[in-house]
Formats: sequence, structure tokens, C-alpha cells
Amino acid sequence: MAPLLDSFFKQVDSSVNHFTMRLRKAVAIPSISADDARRPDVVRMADFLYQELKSLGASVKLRPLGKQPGKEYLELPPVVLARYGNDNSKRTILLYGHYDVQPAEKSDGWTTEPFDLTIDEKGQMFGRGATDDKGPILGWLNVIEAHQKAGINFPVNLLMCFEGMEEYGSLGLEELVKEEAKKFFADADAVCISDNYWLGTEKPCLTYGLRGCNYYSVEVSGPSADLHSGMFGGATQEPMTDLVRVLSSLVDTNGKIQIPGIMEQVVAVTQDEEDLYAGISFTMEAFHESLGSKTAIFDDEKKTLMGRWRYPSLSLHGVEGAFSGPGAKTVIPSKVIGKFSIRTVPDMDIDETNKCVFKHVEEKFAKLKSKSTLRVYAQHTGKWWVASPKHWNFNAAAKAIVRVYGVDPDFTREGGSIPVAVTFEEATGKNVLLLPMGTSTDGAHSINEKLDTRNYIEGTKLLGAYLHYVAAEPQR
Ligand SMILES: C[C@H](N)C(=O)N[C@@H](Cc1c[nH]cn1)C(=O)O
Ligand SMILES: [Zn+2]
Ligand SMILES: [Zn+2]
Repeated sequence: MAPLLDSFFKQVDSSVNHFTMRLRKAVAIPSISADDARRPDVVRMADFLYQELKSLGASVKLRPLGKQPGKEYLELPPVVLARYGNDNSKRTILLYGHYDVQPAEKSDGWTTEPFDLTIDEKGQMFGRGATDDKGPILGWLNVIEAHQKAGINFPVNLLMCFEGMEEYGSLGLEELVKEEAKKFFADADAVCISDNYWLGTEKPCLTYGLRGCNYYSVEVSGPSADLHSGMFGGATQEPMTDLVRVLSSLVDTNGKIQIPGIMEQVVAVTQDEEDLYAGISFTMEAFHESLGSKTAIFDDEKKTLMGRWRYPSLSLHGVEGAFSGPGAKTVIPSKVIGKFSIRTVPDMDIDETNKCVFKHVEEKFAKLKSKSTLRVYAQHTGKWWVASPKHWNFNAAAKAIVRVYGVDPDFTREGGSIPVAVTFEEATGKNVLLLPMGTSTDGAHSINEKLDTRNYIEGTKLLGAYLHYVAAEPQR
């Protein structure tokens, strides 16, 4: 295998400009799944992947998902389903990634145009989706192309499933995965997802757990239209005042969730689990670097990792309908919608969590004795996932990391959510591995999201090497 990998790596090294151009084209498509007005761009991104995969010789289809639940005027973007290779003497790996991105506006505080890939002198490639998740998806395409150009026999068959609604709770995907588990995905021997990040900036990791995500809206409505606060302030009840009081009852400054019935569902820490944290390369300095501040809740590494991986968290995200621009607009918003989410962990149950949230919010609102109207509901929910990393899929990836980066990986869990990971595991019965490309400082979901050229290029090598080690793993 060594000479094959050497020539694959050489081909990747000589394709840096071409691979960068591929990422530039993808970043230029603002495929924001949360923004209804951007839906044509999300579809355009699916078409882009379709064309790229076709020209690499894959068989590809765009699978429609129907109307968006709750927004029946809006078609969900298609899932890109592709197959590359059909040799039943080889293993088959099912790849998942997402081609949609989080919203981004230059005015949010970006230094560069978010949809114009901009590379600085250190090789940092700034652009929305660079690391989450366009860079990693294109990494797989780069692997196929580099094999073709170097004339290397592809070591496995690939099945690909790239969705366009991940950043909005993967609407419609669960049904598709269940439906195709014994059809399009039937040949899969294992699943690989590249859609998360290293713990720091130097050491690669393999990830075997994710938190789930329940995302809530709290609507408070009062007057029929926004009002002048000079003319009406002091004489009308204000929805924003009630909303702020309800939202402030959910969590405290140190992240402690105040909703009864949430922490009670969390499994207790075992000694084995405690011991795991001791071996992980993670420092508070590195964490402060990813935060860009020293506002961490805890002073020590273990508590910080536990807070991110194995305990739930509640985050307030924003208020729709509230004044948020610069300046001093003196308005009373007539209807405001607070948005918050809870990252869930073993053994939290989605329905039980919803029940606790609704009860708490309704009780807090009732105590205000407000004449405004309350509505609280879950926008989307997704289950947590924890798997065993003792599987040939993880062994192959660990060997690939040693080959590309010269170090043994950390085995990590992750605080983010990829709702479909657990669906793939349950529906196909196959092992699921998370093999990240980017680092903790990439700023996914934030302003100035970036992917380092080093991570894109070495990451492409890693994805390719992983497939060769998969082929070489003994049958069990
Ligand atoms: C980890 C992954 N790259 C990611 O960012 N996932 C999103 C998915 C999401 C959005 N709503 C619910 N889940 C995340 O963790 O926020
Ligand atoms: Zn992602
Ligand atoms: Zn994301």
C-alpha cells in the first residue's frame, strides 16, 4: 500500500490550486438552508455537486424530498445520492456530508465577503461553509479525482449521501435513510462522516459521540402592529418584556439549566468514563484560543470537556421581531419570537425534554399575569449518538491519521449535532465514524469561518488513506 499512497499524496500535492478552485466555486453558492429566499441557491449547490460527481464518473441522482413541513409553499432541497464503483470484491463505504450552510452577512462582522473564498498569507481560506461542510465534502471528490489522475485503482466502492438541510435539523432525511437502508444503502459496510472538528489545532481526532439538538421557539404576541414607545409606552403591555423574563428563567450565567426534569435524565458519570478524559490532549489555553476570550465557565480541562460532550447545555440564540440594528429605534415590537436550543445527551428523551420545556415556559409566563399571548413549540429535534470506537472502521481511520499526520489520534465526543448519525447507525446496522478535517479555531457557524489549506490538503490525503486502510482491514 505504501507506494500507492505515496503517489496518491504526490497527486494531491500537485492539485492544490485545482482543489482550491473547486472549494472557491462551492463557497460562492450561498446555500443557506435556514433562509427561504436562498432555497434556489441551496438547489444550485446540489446541481453543482451533481455535475462534479458526474464528471468524475459517479452515477448520481438528485432525490426530491417533497415540501418543507410547516412551509408547504417551499420545496425541500434534494439529497444528492451517488455511487462510485460497483465491485463486490471490495468493501463499500457510505459517505455523508451536507452542502447547506449557516447564514452569513458581511455586516455580521466578517472581515471578508463570506461567499467569496479569501486566502490569507498563512493559507487560511475564509468563507461560509469552508470547514462546515463544503471543504470536507469536496475532500471526497478530490480523493476520487487524484486517484484517477495518478492512475491508482480505487480501493473501495463509495456510496454518497449529501443533504441540503442539515443546518436546519435535517428535515426529510430520516425518512429517506430508513427507506433506502435496504435499497440504495444496502451494500454499505460502514459509514463515514466528515463534518466536525479537531479538539485543538495540532492533533487530529476520531469522534464516536454527538449531542442531540432540540430547537425551540417562544412566541409572545400583543398589539397588532409595532408601536411608538413614546405614544404607547407605559400604557400597553410589551411582548418583549415578557419574553425576556421567560428566557432569563431558562439557564444561569454558568450554563446551569433551570428547567426542572432536564438534568434528572442525564446518566451518571462512571469511573471508566472519568479515566478517558485523562488521556486527551486538550488544554485550557487551546480552548481560550478557540473562544477568542477567557470567558470559559470552568478552569479545568476535564470539566470543560464534560460540559461540552456529556452534559446538556441550553443556548439562547436570538429574538425574531426585535429591533437589532445599530442606532436607537424607539419601537415597541408587537410580536417577538425567542429562539433557544438544548443540546441533549444520554439518556435524555426527546419527548420528555419537550414536555419539561413547555411546562416550564408556560408556568413562567403564567406567573407574569400578562395579557399577551404565548406559544411555545419545538422547531426541530434530533437525538444524541454515542457509538463504540472499537471497530475496523475506526482502526482504519486511526492508521490513516498516523500515516498522514504521524500521531495517534485522540478519541473524542463532540458537543455539536449531526442528527442523521444515529439514523444511519440504526437503519443500516453499520458502524458510524466521524473523521474531521478542520480544527477547533475554524469558526464554524461564526463570523470569519475558515479552513486552513493544510487541513484541506492533508485532510484530502487523510480521507483517501482511510479508504486504503479500510480495504486492508481484516474481515471479521
Ligand atoms: C456538527 C455539525 N457540523 C453541525 O454544525 N451541526 C449543526 C446541526 C444542527 C442544526 N440544528 C440542529 N442541529 C449543529 O450542531 O448546530
Ligand atoms: Zn456541519
Ligand atoms: Zn454546522
